[in-house]
Amino acid sequence: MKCNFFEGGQCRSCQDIQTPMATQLAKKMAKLQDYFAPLTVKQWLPAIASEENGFRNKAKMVVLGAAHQPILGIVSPQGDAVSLCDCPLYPSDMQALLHRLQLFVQQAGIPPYRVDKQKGELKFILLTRSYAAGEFMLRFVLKSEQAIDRIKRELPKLQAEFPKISLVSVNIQPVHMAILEGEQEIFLTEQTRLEDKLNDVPLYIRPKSFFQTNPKVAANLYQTAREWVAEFKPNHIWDLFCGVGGFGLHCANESIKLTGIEIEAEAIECAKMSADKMGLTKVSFSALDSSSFAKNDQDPNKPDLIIVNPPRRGIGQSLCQSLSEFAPKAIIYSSCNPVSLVKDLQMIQGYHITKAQLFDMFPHTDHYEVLVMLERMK
Ligand SMILES: C[S@@+](CC[C@H](N)C(=O)[O-])C[C@H]1O[C@@H](n2cnc3c(N)ncnc32)[C@H](O)[C@@H]1O
Ligand code: SF4
Repeated sequence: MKCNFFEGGQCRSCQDIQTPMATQLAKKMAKLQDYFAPLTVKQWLPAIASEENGFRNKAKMVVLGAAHQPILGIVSPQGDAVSLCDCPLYPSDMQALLHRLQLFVQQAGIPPYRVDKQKGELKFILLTRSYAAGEFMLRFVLKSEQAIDRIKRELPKLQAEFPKISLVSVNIQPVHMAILEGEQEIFLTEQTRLEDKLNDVPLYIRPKSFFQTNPKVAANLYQTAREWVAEFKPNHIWDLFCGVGGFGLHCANESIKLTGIEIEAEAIECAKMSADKMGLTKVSFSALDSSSFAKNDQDPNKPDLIIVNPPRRGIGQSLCQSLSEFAPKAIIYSSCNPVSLVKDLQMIQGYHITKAQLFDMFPHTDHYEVLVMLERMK
């Protein structure tokens, strides 16, 4: 695919962007199978491709330049401020809004934060777009509360032009560090969560909760997990590292008990809202560490199917041991890191890997998601 920023050497985030999509996918598949060399996989399913462009629902823009000429983008490898409003990974309505936000910052007169001088106010603009309705969650990451009134003053005009902005908030990040956001979130709209829908499942996104960045591929991933789970007719599912509940909510129904565990309390609130909206009653979502939950769980009725979808570090030894001891009929592991995945799979005892499938969640990079099905040995 053509990206002028890549060709001009201004943004190198997508190192494979000039490689045809089919070749990218074949390369990823070959690498993934190399990682899996020490293991036996009964069936590799065909990889799921992504759209080539316009697939990304989240923009994290560094605010650069000066108050009279703000730039939303990145610092190029050459050290220049580059506006990435036209990055082809974003849908066109998102690109248009990013351009308008550049103007917004100028009209509001908010000075971008200068890392070198430790001066200025606005650090980042974070924009998330819902897949189902094209609504936006807009967040300003500020050094202090100083510029909030200027944002409030300009907001009505922006919202009149972009009525799909349904949530606006300010995040206060006072420290001079490379972290993206701080603890304090101030909502400037009544709405405090963005509603989305993947397949037939309503999902809610809070400012700090994790949400997959390629919604079309994510919808396919959840639907696939739902189909794999259905083959086992489980009575009780655990969804560990559940985030806002995408996997578990796709797999549960009125007769299946669902337990979702996630460390981030805001994500758990979202998952509960979805379950309410779906009318699911046999669900329990809790904000806990997955490994401790599994280790300390006293319930004699263990799940007969467990889904795990950890961050890049994987699930680790303790959870692998708990899973091996519980011995559910099946385990479904969704991973964005083949290295930790293979390490974990080698630690889970008593299972065959029956199916694996690659989902191209992050085209043009060497990252991807893998869904693996483990069935208990007879
Ligand atoms: C890759 S995301 C998956 C989220 C979700 N399954 C989805 O499909 O959107 C990993 C999730 O694990 C959560 N997490 C990180 N460490 C955790 C821990 N120790 N225990 C439980 N959840 C954790 C993160 O907050 C994040 O929501
Ligand atoms: S992130 Fe956007 S601008 Fe940067 S290389 Fe990828 S497509 Fe181009």
